[in-house]
Amino acid sequence: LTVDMLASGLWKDLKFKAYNFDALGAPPARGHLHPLLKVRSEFRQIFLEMGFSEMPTNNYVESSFWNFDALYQPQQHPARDAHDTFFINYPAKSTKFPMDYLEKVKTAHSVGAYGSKGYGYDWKIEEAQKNLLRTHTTAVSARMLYKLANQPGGFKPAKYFSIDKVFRNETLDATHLAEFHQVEGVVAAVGLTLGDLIGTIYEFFKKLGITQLEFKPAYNPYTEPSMEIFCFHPGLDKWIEVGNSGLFRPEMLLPMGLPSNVNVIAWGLSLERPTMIKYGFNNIRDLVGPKVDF
Ligand SMILES: COC[C@@H]1[C@H](c2ccc(C#Cc3ccccc3)cc2)[C@@H]2CN(C(=O)Nc3ccc(OC4CC4)cc3)C[C@@H](O)[C@@H](O)CN12
Repeated sequence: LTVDMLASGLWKDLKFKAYNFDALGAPPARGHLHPLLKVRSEFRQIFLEMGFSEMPTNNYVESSFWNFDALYQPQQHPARDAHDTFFINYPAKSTKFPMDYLEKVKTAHSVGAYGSKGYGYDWKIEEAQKNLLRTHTTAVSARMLYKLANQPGGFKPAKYFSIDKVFRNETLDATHLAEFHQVEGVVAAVGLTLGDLIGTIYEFFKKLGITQLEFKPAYNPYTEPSMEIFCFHPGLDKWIEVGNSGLFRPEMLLPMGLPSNVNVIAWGLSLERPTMIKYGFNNIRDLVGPKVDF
C-alpha cells in the first residue's frame, strides 16, 4: 500500500492479505554499552571482590616527578624523551612537591641512599617539573603509596587498583594506539614476597577463566625482580603475553617514608587487548575512534 495508491484510489481494486495484529514489530534501534567499558566493569568487579580499592586516576596530566622520578626512573632514561612521551606545553611545569620527599628522591637518584649507590648523575629539578600525559597509571600508584606512608597514624597495609587511560608517543599499528587503558593492581604489606605476587596474579587471572600462567624474568626501572606474565589462552589455543609485574624497588619505596619491612607487589595489563580478544576485534580501530575507512 503506497501513498500513490491511496491518492489515486487504485487501492479500491486491489486485494490485500488480512492484517496480522500479532506480527512482532521491527526491533527499535537502541543504545549499546561499549565493549571496553563492559570489560572495564568486569575487571573492576574482580578487583573489588579481591578487596582492592580504586585509585583516583582523574588526572591525565602528570608531572615527570610522579610519573618517573618517584619511580626511581633516571632522568636520562629513553622512555623520558619526546619520542616516547607526550610533554605538555601549557602548563609546562609543576612546581608544588613535598620538598623533603623531593630531596630524598634527588639523593636516591644521584649519590644513592639506603645502601644503594644510585645512578650517579646530576639530578635536575627542572626535569622533574616537566608536565606530561601520564605514560602509566603507576604514577598514580606512586602518589597513593606516598600518601599511605605519610597518613595520620602511619603506614597500614593496603590494596589498590586503577583502570584508566595512559598515553605513549608510539608508532601506531593494528593493535597499538597512542593511548590505551592500563589495568594495575598494587598490594602494600609487611613481608610480601615474590610468591605473594605470583599467587595474587594467579587469583586475578583465575577469575578471568585463565589458569595456565607462565612467568618470565623481565626488567622495569621501578621493580626488582620483574616478571612478564604469559597465559595459555584456550580460545586462541596458544600462549600470549598478558602483562608485566614486579616488586617496587627500595630506592622507590624508602624515600616515600614506607617502613623498611614493607614490600609492595604490583602488576599491570591493558584493557584493549583482552577486549579485542573477547569480542574478536583484529584491528584496534574497530574498537575505538570514529568509524571511518582510511
Ligand atoms: C606499551 O604496551 C604496554 C601494553 C600493556 C601493558 C603492559 C605492561 C603493563 C604494566 C605494568 C606494571 C609492571 C610492574 C608494576 C606495575 C605495573 C601495563 C600494560 C599490554 C600488556 N599486555 C596485555 O594486556 N595482554 C593481554 C591481557 C589480557 C588478555 O586477556 C585476558 C586474559 C583474558 C590478553 C592479552 C601484553 C601485550 O598486549 C603487550 O603487547 C602490550 N602491553
